[in-house]
Amino acid sequence: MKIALGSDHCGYELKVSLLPYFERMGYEVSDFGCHSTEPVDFPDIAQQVCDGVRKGSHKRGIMFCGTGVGAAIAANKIPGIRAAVCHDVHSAHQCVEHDDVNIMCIGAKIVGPWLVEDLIQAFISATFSSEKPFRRRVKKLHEMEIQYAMELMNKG
Ligand SMILES: O=P(O)(O)OC[C@H]1O[C@@H](O)[C@H](O)[C@@H]1O
Repeated sequence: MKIALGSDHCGYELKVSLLPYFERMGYEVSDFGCHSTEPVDFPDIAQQVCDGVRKGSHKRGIMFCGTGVGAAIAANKIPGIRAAVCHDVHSAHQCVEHDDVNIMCIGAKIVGPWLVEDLIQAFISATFSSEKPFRRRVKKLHEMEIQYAMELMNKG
């Protein structure tokens, strides 16, 4: 599974500190930036990470910002993306199993170096459930994207 990584300046150091972990675990990652602690805007990075996932070159993405919140808000603006802030292991796997989350967002100022590896492991190992209610709900999320986009178009 190929993983798209991204961070803003607040998440940069945690992201980089995890590169040996990804290598040790045999996970193939692409880092879509940022590449230093110089301030950047998380929406710009979110677009790059999410494009990798949306276009299918990467199965899932992981984003790091200060709280994870900004990254999640930005990612959830992008059709086909379901992003969640995960700071506990249960949410990190259940968000995939139930909600087919494809971008996990982590607050680098919130979690420590041990927990973050467990979060990533839980997120990457999880698979979307084949049970009908979960599929139906995710389909409804997709329909919502279309419905609101159509409304905007019709206004224009
Ligand atoms: O470095 P500053 O701009 O203070 O804070 C940026 C962080 O604040 C939140 O929007 C995000 O979590 C982002 O990482």
